[in-house]
Amino acid sequence: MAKLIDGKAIAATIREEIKVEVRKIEASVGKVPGLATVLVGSRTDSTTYVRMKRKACEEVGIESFHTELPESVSEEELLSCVERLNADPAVHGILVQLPLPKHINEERILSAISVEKDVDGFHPVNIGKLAMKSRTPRFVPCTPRGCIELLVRSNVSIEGKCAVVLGRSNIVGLPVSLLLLHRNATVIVCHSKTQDLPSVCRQGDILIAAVGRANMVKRDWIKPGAVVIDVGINSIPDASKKNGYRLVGDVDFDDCKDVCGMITPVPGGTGPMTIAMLLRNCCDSAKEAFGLS
Ligand SMILES: Nc1nc(=O)c2c([nH]1)NC[C@@H]1CN(c3ccc(C(=O)N[C@@H](CCC(=O)O)C(=O)O)cc3)C=[N+]21
Repeated sequence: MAKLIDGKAIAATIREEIKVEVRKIEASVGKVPGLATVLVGSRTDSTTYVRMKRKACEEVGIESFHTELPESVSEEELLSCVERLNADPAVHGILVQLPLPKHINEERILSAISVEKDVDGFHPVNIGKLAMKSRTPRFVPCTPRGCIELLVRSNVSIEGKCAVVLGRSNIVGLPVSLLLLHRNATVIVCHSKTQDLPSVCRQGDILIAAVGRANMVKRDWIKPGAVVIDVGINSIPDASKKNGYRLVGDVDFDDCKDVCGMITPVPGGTGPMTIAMLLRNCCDSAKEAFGLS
């Protein structure tokens, strides 16, 4: 059995570190960091994630400001909500939960968030800076940052290693590829159109799976001893569960656990790290605003 990378435990350690920092900030300026969450509509998954984020804020002493808007909200109304939060000095981070309803132009909304408050790291300026090694972005997207943090805190060296990223989304695959490249890995990005995915993935000393397809990665896709980070959060029907489903990753855990050197579980891997990195970004933003960094 591979060594388990316990994302839940690592995220808890990071939250403790942030809690201490928040107390220090409060002691020195008499104010705390603030995160604004914006939820449009009532998708159950989005509602759950936003609730988890707000609870995590509360636990570390970050103030959370929540706005709920109906599914039918117009793009203009959502834009004016973002602008109000941009102008609010108590708000240091703005998170507009994705996905947004189809009638709203997601890119237009994300571009309207102040670069200084873009704790998701989805603003085109932050993404552009991330693509250029020398231009430090104001914020690195939370899930990709969480993947790197899991590797670093598990003492996995990245430099010189072959890292294979399965998936090329704007929110995970692409930014995590850039972060790995910045840390001097040799990076292969593969996707649904890649020929012979198993043998490409098998090149990876580090494999990051972020395609969003339940249990897609099998044992013959993995280089023996590789470090596997599973970003997939897929719910599949399971009659034995009281809610009727369970969460699985993009990696078939049971099939792969003996062949890899280390692996993250789902749940309890990259999910909790995403939230911890959101708190980290929000705390860093507040420090910058308070002149403490
Ligand atoms: N603007 C925006 N920013 C996001 O960061 C964002 C988003 N939109 N839309 C949706 C995705 C998804 N996401 C997750 C966060 C935590 C867990 C997490 O903590 N999962 C737990 C399990 C949770 C459960 O039991 O349902 C785990 O993996 O252990 C999962 C998924 C953030 N997202």
